[in-house]
Amino acid sequence: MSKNDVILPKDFPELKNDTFLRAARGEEPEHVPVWCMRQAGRYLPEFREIRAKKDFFDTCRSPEDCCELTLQPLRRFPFDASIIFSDILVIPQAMGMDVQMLTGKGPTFTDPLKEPEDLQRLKANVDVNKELDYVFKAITLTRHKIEGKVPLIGFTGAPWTLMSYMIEGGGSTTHSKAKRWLYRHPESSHMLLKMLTDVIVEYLLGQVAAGAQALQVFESHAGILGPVEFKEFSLPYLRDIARRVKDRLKEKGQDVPMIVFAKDAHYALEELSASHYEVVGLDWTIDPRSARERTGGKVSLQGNMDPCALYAPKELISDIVKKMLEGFGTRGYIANLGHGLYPDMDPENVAAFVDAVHQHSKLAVKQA
Ligand SMILES: Cc1c2[nH]c(c1CCC(=O)O)Cc1[nH]c(c(CCC(=O)O)c1C)Cc1[nH]c(c(CCC(=O)O)c1C)Cc1[nH]c(c(C)c1CCC(=O)O)C2
Repeated sequence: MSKNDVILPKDFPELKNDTFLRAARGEEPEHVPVWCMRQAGRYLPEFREIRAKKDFFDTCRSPEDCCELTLQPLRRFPFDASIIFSDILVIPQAMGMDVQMLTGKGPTFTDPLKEPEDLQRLKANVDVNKELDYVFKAITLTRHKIEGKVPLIGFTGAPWTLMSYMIEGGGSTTHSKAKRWLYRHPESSHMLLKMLTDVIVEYLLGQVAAGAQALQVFESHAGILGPVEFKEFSLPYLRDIARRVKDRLKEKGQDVPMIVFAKDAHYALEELSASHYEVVGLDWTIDPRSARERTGGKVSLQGNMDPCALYAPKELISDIVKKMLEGFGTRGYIANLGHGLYPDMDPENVAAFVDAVHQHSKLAVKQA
């Protein structure tokens, strides 16, 4: 395939490993599927090599680079799913905000939202096919180049997480600027959350049309909200996104599993399991057995090994994985970390994690 060929979202290679999709739908495949959040990342020397040549968001805007970075971890590890290389902050960019990725500092907005009047600066009707076309192209190209090895997951940031970045202007420990809006400007907060929800719905539908076989919604900043604020400012939008995406896909006779990952939102597990998502992603602060009890078999679960357990010796990783599998069981379960991989992690220990999931779960499924 030459670089100038038009790559269309059709005639994709046949999927050879559907363990992830079956587990997402509540089945028990022959082994528990496993992937890692941030599996394309700086812990891989081949990732650092590509990233060293280009600015972060320029990399995100290059379908060829996104495809290569998405495929890199699959060449090393027998993951059962892949996630498209991109970032959640492409949405604020599409709405007209300038965001840079600064080395050592992380995402940085040039001109964050300060007061409700600033909402007027945002583009209200974002044409995702124009503004985020580069993500759709990356998905289509990657789905072809993955050759049906594993499914490709598309993703988005959830409204509250994106809103907090747009107001804080970058990372924050207290998120107090963004939370100030919730308490002081609740109406404008809802207006912004609604605007984001509308863009996110179109963005996710565009990703499916481009070839995404599952969708994950990252509410990374759920934990900074308490249960009352979560119920008012996060949950209704998470629900709305799943319902609208599913309804629109249904009209076309399509259906893709959706995963919600609301980090540190253990207080809302019951509500999350009744929010129209097939899969609820968990961070490591939740005990697997109690997560199963509280979600009452309504959803599949994904997670949740402490990423820092990858600093342990390989034998200990294997023991930790075995206990995690015993807690979750092997039906309707997708193994993952409780959050992303860190740049200083050893790829060999990632391999040990993946192997441990496959080996222990194969035995458990056979013995059942
Ligand atoms: C909050 C958030 C962001 N981005 C994302 C989230 C939600 C998940 C989470 O809670 O971590 C989502 C994301 N970002 C990235 C992916 C790609 C797919 C994958 O997981 O492999 C995904 C799914 C690439 C990336 N996005 C980023 C990197 C690392 C920076 C680099 O490559 O230079 C990668 C691989 C940068 C990024 N982008 C963001 C942050 C906080 C950072 C880290 C900044 C830093 O540590 O310096 C915003």
